[in-house]
Amino acid sequence: MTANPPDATRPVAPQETDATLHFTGPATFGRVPRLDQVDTADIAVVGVPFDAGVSYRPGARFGANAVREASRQLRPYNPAMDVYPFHYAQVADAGDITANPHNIDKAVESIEAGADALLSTGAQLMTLGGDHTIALPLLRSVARRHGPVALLHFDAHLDTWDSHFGAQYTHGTPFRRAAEEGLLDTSALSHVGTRGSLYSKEDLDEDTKLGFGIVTAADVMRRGVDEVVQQLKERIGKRPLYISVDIDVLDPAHAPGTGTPEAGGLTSRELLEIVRGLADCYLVSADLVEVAPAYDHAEITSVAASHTAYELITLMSRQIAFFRWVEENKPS
Ligand SMILES: N=C(N)NCCCC(=O)O
Ligand SMILES: [Zn+2]
Ligand SMILES: [Zn+2]
Repeated sequence: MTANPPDATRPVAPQETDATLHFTGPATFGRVPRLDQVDTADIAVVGVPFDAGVSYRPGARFGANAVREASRQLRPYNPAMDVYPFHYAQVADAGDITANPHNIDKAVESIEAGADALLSTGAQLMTLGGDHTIALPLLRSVARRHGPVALLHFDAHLDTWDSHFGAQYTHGTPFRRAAEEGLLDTSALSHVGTRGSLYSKEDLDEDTKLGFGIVTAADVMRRGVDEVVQQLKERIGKRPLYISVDIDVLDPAHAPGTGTPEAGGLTSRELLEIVRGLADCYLVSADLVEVAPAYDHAEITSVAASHTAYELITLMSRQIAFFRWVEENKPS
């Protein structure tokens, strides 16, 4: 049962001994150290407990902590990828970014500032929402660092609507705003898992005009994971990539704990396998949003979310280790 790679003390990673109990003590994501317990982090897991942007059921403000709780059992070795994600790179839990629950404009400003502060240390972000509104300030911050990014958006919904009740910043509008603000590389934008009813046929036309391609949930079922991964990889190429996962991309059977559920979604196995398939893409940061634990049962949703975040961290960690290896093996 004890299994640490030989250099387990660097970086600081959860130690696994016969005396390790995964279910005790305060929860950090995957039991990684807090950011204030390490010098710097390569990957910062950060919560954004904000849900004032939702159009239907509230409750995603409790998502980040539910995902942390459900991530306790994550073990050091990821056999699907042959990677020790918490050992190849320093992963740390940066706690939460406080966002005003009464003023969305102020919340968006502070999320952007919070993301800037973490990115300026050189860390990449694995952000746990929160509702999907938070993707806009996160993308602003990431684009400031990397320029316009390729976007892979897993979601039942388009989230490219113009407004809701006249409001510009909502969980249904982040990618419209991001496109308008020039934060996205319009040659590499994909939604995956799209399904369900729309307000009108024009929703799709407007989405296409912004540059998005769509792989529907039914496409994933009909064409299969490998073909979908191949298509996504061709579209993304070597561009800096941001992945945004709305947990409602999963079927409500796999993720009941969310605010705007739609029937006919992906299985958690399909989502995990698509993410794993993107191993050679240049992932710069990611978010996972819309976990609303009040509607969850037996941690179904938060376990699926924590395991998805583990795969996203695995991609970043693997790539950080590769860049480090290249640096260390440069001919002098
Ligand atoms: N769950 C997210 N992010 N968006 C859902 C928006 C659906 C709607 O406002 O009709
Ligand atoms: Zn959604
Ligand atoms: Zn969404």
